[in-house]
Amino acid sequence: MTEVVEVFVPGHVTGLFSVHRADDPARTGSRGAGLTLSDGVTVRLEPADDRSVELDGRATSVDPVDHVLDTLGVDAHVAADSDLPVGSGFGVSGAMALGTAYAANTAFGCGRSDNALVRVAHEAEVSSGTGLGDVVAQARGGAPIRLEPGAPPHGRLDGIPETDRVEYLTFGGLSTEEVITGSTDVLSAAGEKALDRLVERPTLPRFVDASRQFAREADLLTPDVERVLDDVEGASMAMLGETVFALGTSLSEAGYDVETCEIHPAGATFR
Ligand SMILES: Nc1ncnc2c1ncn2[C@@H]1O[C@H](COP(=O)(O)OP(=O)(O)O)[C@@H](O)[C@H]1O
Ligand SMILES: CC(C)(COP(=O)(O)O)[C@@H](O)C(=O)O
Repeated sequence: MTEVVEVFVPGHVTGLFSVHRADDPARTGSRGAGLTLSDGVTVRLEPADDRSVELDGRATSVDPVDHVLDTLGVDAHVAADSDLPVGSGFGVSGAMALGTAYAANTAFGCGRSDNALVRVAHEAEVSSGTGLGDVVAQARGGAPIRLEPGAPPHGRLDGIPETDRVEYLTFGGLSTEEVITGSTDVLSAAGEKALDRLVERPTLPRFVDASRQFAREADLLTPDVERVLDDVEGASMAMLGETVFALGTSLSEAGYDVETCEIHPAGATFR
């Protein structure tokens, strides 16, 4: 049991969402849509007597990771390397939870299935208040549409069958927990409306358009984000962070200093 297991999990930006709560964390989640990213998180896990978690070489603590290890009943050293900043709407916590679930299952021979591991990681995110829909999206890849909330066997996914280059720009973090545990009626009404528009025509241009409308109606824009959205027609906000994303080259063409990646073609994978 000294095997080191490495898993890559794509980042995920949500463009629009609504919140759906239930007593069971596996049935709790969001409906909505987003993009998985070729920039993501590589999780390296090694069985250990004492549990420790590292992010980009620094000791830290990530609740959903602890939750996953507790559920599987194991202790390990988890070292994550992230292309993306944590807390800025890229689903880094979900990626760490899902990567830990896959890697621990292999390293400890837990014998769980894909769906079971997605469920463990989803429940960990929901219980920690760090996410509602990132994990199921990150397990799928592409441009996931979350039609029904929750983990397998409850949630239901579809997707936008297209790919593109993605540009993004981060000004800082937003507390996911504060937003999703606060009053979400206005946000969810806007999210349901935006999802209906996307499902009617599931294309990337419609996704960006519906996301922009959602971000404004849900009242989530910060001044920095709003300034860029006013300036660049094809840009929207990554939920939930002070982050702007766009497809193609619209941000860089407008003169912004951006990071670049692609829509990721697949879900979490062993390295
Ligand atoms: N350096 C860090 N900065 C911000 N959050 C961190 C850091 N290290 C660990 N964390 C933990 O990571 C989680 C971030 O969750 P969240 O805000 O949902 O981020 P993301 O949008 O990247 O998924 C929280 O549980 C937080 O306690
Ligand atoms: C938007 C959010 C609720 C949080 O995303 P993040 O801040 O990246 O953890 C996401 O999990 C979703 O359900 O769409």
